[in-house]
Amino acid sequence: MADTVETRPVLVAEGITASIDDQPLVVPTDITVSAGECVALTGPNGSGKTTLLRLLAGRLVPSGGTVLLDDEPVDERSTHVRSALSVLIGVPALYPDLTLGDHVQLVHATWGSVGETDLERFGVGALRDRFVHELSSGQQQLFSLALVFARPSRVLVLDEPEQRLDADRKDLFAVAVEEALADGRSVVMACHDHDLVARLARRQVSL
Ligand SMILES: Nc1ncnc2c1ncn2[C@@H]1O[C@H](COP(=O)(O)OP(=O)(O)OP(=O)(O)O)[C@@H](O)[C@H]1O
Repeated sequence: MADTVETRPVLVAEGITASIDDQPLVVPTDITVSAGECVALTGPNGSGKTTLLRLLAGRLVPSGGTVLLDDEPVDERSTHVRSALSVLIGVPALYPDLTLGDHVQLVHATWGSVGETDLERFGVGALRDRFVHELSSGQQQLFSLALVFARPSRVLVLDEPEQRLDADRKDLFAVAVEEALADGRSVVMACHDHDLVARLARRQVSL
């Protein structure tokens, strides 16, 4: 049977491993992320979730196995990969001395369009004229998420998106994911919040 849009695999990893100095960082893992679905990576601290996300985003070259985006090997230097994947891993790439509005303009200049409603969706629309260094850590996380969602992309790769968010702000995030999935985008995320995983993830990869 032909894949429907809903079930079409977008990002597929088979047997991927990573190692440093011959020390394995993750066990061999298979992951398939299809259009319109959320896959959650779960597991204790140090189990390899961030490492797997970095492999999926092409930021780390696997020591074994393959990662394919639309049947092509993932490499973050590829234009195809960079335009398809919107990635939030590690410290948010924000400029402390630029305003939120400046960042939106940068996204627009880089990607040609920007989802203007995403700042409102994440509750930071009224902060447009503030500098990043004036935001709380939770507000910085919300703004980083807003930019990741606002950028045109098909797959969102998110490492602990729930970090530093209160319960109401986690709900804003969950609604944004649900709307992204309904639009046919995909989400792969490492997450320590069991309620969010139960609400959003069609599949879970436990490490
Ligand atoms: N650059 C690195 N150099 C050496 N070891 C690393 C490096 N990055 C990660 N590791 C190791 O790889 C393992 C997996 O780390 P990773 O950050 O992927 O875990 P995680 O599941 O995301 O953890 P957490 O839930 O705490 O964020 C850990 O043992 C960690 O110490």
